[in-house]
Amino acid sequence: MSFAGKKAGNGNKRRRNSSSSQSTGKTAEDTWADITMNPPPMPSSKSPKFIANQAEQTNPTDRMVSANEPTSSTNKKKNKKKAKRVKTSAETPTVMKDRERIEWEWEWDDVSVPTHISGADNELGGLVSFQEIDGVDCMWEEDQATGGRTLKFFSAGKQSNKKECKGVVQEKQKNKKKKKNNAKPIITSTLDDEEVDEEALLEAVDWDSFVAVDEFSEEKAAAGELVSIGSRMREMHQDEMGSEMGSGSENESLDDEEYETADDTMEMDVDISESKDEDSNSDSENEQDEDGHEDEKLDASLDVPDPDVDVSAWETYSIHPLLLRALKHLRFTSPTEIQSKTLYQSMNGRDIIGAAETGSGKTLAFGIPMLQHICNKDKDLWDGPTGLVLVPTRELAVQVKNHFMALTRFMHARIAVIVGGMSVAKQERLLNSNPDIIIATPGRFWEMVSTNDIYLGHLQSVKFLAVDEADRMLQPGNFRELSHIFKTINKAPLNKTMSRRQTFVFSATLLKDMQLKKRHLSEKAKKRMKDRPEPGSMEDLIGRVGFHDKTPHFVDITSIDATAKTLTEARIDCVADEKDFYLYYFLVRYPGRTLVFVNSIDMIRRMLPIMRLLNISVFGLHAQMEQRQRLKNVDKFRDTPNSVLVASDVAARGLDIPQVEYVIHYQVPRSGDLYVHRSGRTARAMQEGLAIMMVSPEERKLYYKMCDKLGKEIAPFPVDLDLVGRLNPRVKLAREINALEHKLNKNTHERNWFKKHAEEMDIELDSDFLPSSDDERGSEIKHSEKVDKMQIKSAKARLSKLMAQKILGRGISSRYLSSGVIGDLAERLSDKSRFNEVIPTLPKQSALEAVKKNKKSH
Ligand SMILES: Nc1ncnc2c1ncn2[C@@H]1O[C@H](COP(=O)(O)OP(=O)(O)OP(=O)(O)O)[C@@H](O)[C@H]1O
Repeated sequence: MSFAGKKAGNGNKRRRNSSSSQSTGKTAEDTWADITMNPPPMPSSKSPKFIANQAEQTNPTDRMVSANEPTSSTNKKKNKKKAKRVKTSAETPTVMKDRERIEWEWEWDDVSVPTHISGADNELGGLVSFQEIDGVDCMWEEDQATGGRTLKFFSAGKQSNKKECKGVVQEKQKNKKKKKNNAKPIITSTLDDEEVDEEALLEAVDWDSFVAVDEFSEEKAAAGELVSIGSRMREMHQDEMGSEMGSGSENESLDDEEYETADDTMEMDVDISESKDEDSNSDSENEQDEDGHEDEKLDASLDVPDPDVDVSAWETYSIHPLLLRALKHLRFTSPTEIQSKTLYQSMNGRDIIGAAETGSGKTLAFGIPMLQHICNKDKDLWDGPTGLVLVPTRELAVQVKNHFMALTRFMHARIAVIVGGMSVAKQERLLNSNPDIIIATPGRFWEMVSTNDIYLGHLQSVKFLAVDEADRMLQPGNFRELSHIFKTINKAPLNKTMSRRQTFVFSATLLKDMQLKKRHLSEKAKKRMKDRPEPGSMEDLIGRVGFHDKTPHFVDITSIDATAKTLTEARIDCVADEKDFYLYYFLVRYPGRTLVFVNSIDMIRRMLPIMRLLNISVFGLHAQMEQRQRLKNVDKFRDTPNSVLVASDVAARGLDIPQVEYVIHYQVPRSGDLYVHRSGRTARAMQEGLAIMMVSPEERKLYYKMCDKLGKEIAPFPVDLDLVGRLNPRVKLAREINALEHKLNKNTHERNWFKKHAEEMDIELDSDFLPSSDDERGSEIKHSEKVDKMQIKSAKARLSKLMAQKILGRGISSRYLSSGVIGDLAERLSDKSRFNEVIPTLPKQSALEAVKKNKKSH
């Protein structure tokens, strides 16, 4: 049987079964790829195409653009991982059998794809994706005959599969023309394991060309829009090599999982709690000695906490040694204020209502008592989930899970995350796997629990209930389900082993809200409120949650303005249309991990392409994004130094990203609470941070109202207007390009829309709607599009020229490096560690320093 690929669009569509198209040899006109295989006879319904598709459907995350594949040693591990996943996924026995047949029974012949054949280069993404089939490998080789490069597929027969190919398959999508003419294989392959020099291999890989697979598109590649994830992959690969040399297979699965986060963060974020638990479960089971002393054994596989880290400050709370050890490992030397003010009481069974500013460590304040209970209980006895944590958003659920996971490093606890937007079947599996802690959003959790008596039973045996970000739970989308959950949980006859359930309610603005509300009420209303709280209010929530303590331990450590003490605030006054200029100035002058908040999704869509044109590593986050993409973007933002996340208020609350240096309110937030929560994404965990608000004349009213509510005015941020002016042309040009591209895309989109719907309705459209290239209007449109494209091209050329120029102060020229006002200009131009990369006349400085310096000088 043979496959003959024709020139076609998308990689996956490209595969053709040769029963309909015969391979005709390597002629440039009609065939660019010819792959021959000699499978044993099988019925037509089990054609390779059928099986490949089945496999893809079973596990869509396995799809890879193989041009970006790392080394085949990584492939080997990926394949192992794949195989592992295949077993756990709901794959039918037939498909598994077919997969095995592909891997083991078929004899794969090598094939060549000379890249000089027109179109072959473009199409290789699809071809290379044959690597999706386990055991099939491919690599580039110099083609003496054609002078181009050849893609070689390696046979994956039973014998050769044992000697996995160690060649590196990787392809740089940029510079296509260059590649076509004189491209060379990056690394030649060998089938002999011993001959492979792993280190040389690592050196030779052009990591910067690796891009996140699901973001890959030809258009993006051509426009240089693909964001490299190379540095991250390099690190992973280095780790992987290190672990291979070290402890070997034990670390393998971990590396694989980490490797996967580059492509598949969301799956990881939610699945890992399951899989890691399973792993750790089986690990700890294996490692337990007869007396059940697992901790000594854990030492062997997990890194030992630094002995110099002193965690004696935690000892007063009688924290279990395994948790103490995790705290030591995390280098949390002492409790934060909210932790120290609640832990003594919570460890002694008290209910807690706590309010502390964002980033103050509330999660551990309720997490430690829950995990302490798990440490102390009989491990063989599962009598329902120990803890239920209710959170308002999916992102927060994943984040709380991460905090819990970090703390369970040296113990065994199963943590299930139950949130909307994920597969119900998967979440059912998690609920069925006897979780110790459930972290859930009220909507999805209630949906699952209310229709299943077993889960209802589990709910009623929960021993710890925590409501995090309680103020946000008051929103209509959450409150109803939350009330149902409270009602059900409180119906329960309490578990025999527990005298009573413990409840925690935490928020950043909880008490402030209550106080403010009370302040604005009349005396009569206040009295009425005392007897019967306003439906859907915080008092209502607290009333329904079902505390067992008559007077829960009440802690409010929020400052008057509710922002962290380590937060510095500033504002920039400018007209709305100039905000882009000031933002770009800020990002260039003070590079750092920056979270930019805007008030609408449209604004995010407008800003992202402009910032990308200006070479800023920028990601977006908003509610209309798929959940998977949202988590992925947060992950990329977290991992890319000096990157920017442009977000709507979906990210304002609860999102814990370490080392966010700056928060910029591009538009004045609609409420004081939102300002507090947005700003709380920086200055977390006692670190310093800066929040800057951009205020246009139209927003001044809102700004003053907000200041009034927060009881403070915000000082101006020092801006160098001369530099703003010098950077403006870049921003203007980027906006111009963006507008042209938008227009072009819009027209094409509209035409395609009409065309698609006309075809669906089987009607012929008037040429006004769908002009053809034959008529006058059609050719006019074509012409105008051509002009637009040329304009875009020319503007892009001008922009890249501008971007290449350094911004120097007035009267300074880089032509005469040693004769200007700045004597060491040459040194400054080359020393990126001390001087600003774009404005080399200025030293590197943090915006926080600039504000402090400005304050001192006034
Ligand atoms: N004792 C501690 N020492 C140092 N860091 C800590 C400590 N406790 C928590 N942290 C870290 O502080 C950060 C903020 O913690 P957490 O997310 O629990 O804050 P939060 O009060 O819940 O914030 P938000 O209201 O924004 O959700 C986390 O990165 C966490 O790991």
